[in-house]
Amino acid sequence: MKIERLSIPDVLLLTPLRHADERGSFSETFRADLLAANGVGAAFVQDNHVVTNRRGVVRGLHYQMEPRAQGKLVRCSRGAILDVAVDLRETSPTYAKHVAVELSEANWQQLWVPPGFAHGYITLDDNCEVIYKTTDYYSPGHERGIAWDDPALQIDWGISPTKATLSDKDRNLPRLGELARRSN
Ligand SMILES: Cc1cn([C@H]2C[C@H](O)[C@@H](COP(=O)(O)OP(=O)(O)O[C@H]3O[C@@H](C)C(=O)[C@@H](O)[C@H]3O)O2)c(=O)[nH]c1=O
Repeated sequence: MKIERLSIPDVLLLTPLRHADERGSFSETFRADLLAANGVGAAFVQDNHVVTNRRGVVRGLHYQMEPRAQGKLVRCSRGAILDVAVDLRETSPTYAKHVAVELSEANWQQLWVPPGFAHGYITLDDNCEVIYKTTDYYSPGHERGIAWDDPALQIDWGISPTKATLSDKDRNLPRLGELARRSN
């Protein structure tokens, strides 16, 4: 498995090896030891499998507050997504910056989104399946979000805001600036 640091160095891109033969392929998709060697020691406690029917659906940007912050190891097992991680760690030199990576059935890559980041994605195909592991359990009381199209974040989702499909919850999320003002 190849593991690379991205422009925000705590965000990792993982490319598992695929051993192909006449039957198909075999791949190790999760190795605790290789993640630990790259500074990710947290244990994973929950797996999620998400099906999205249509392209152009945005889920995010989501995070859970401390003490229930989640790290996420994300992959796309069917179709393709643009996966986005936004640094919300207030003392970080890359605060409010983001990483955006295409994860797909074809490239077989995974993104490690550390705790302290907001996470979201847009489906680039119909019938996408996303599978991710998390380092803490779902806790609705700690769930928070930021508007996916907040101009301050400068995320290029590759779609006009009027064409994206979002849940009611995600359509009404605050911008980062509003969050910062609320916590002052
Ligand atoms: C996230 C989550 C949701 N649910 C339930 C709540 C709700 O009834 C239904 C759908 O939830 P949501 O609309 O929040 O699903 P979704 O918009 O896909 O939320 C997810 O988005 C991505 C980007 C993330 O990073 C995740 O952490 C999570 O926030 O599933 C769980 O039971 N367990 C979970 O861990």
